[in-house]
Amino acid sequence: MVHKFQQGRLILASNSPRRRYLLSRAGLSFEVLPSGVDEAQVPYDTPAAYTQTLARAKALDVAERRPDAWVIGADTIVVIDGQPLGKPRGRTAAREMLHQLSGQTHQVFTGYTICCIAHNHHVTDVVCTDVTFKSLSEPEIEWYIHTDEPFDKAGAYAIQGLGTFLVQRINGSYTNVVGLPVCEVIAHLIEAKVIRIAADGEP
Ligand SMILES: Cc1cn([C@H]2C[C@H](O)[C@@H](COP(=O)(O)OP(=O)(O)OP(=O)(O)O)O2)c(=O)[nH]c1=O
Repeated sequence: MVHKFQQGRLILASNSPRRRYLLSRAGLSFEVLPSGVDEAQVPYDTPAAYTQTLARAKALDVAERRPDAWVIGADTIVVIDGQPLGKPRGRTAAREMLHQLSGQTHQVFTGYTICCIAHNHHVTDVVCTDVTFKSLSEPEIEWYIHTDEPFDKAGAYAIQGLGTFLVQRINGSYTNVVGLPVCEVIAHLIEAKVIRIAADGEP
């Protein structure tokens, strides 16, 4: 019999229900402690640098309060033609974003940090996924906006929700688009020995 052991106390430094769902689907037990980081205070430079800076800030903010724990922080943005799209502030912004994304390929960047102050451990990385939207009609865009789903999502859509109909193709990690690249995060937790997978009798 093979078992999965979780050896470290894990905290998800996030308000996002999507990140919570992804981590619990991966079979991890963890606490949720959102960071107090104000995203508006961080200047935008490149998508990779920006998402990693925010992921690091979110994780460290929580790690300083809980130095014994392994903390995961993340940040997701959508980028089209080099322009970043965050969360839409209203219907007009959501409409503009969906028009921009219609019929095009864009990139979703998620920066993530895993750190533990007591173990003097810190890793930050970023994963990028290409997402191609179908060409959207006006009624499709209006219908989607009226579902209210776009409003707390980067790029004004949720691939995991009703917005699944918008997406023709993806190239890369699906969970990265939803908000946390689970394959990479789990691989790192195994490497750092926070998670161990072992058979009966193995030390
Ligand atoms: C593109 C896309 C984004 N999103 C979400 C993931 C993130 O929750 C959100 C991007 O905002 P973020 O600022 O990355 O995260 P957050 O504010 O929701 O949570 P926290 O900072 O506390 O960790 O967009 C989807 O749910 N589905 C998608 O298809």
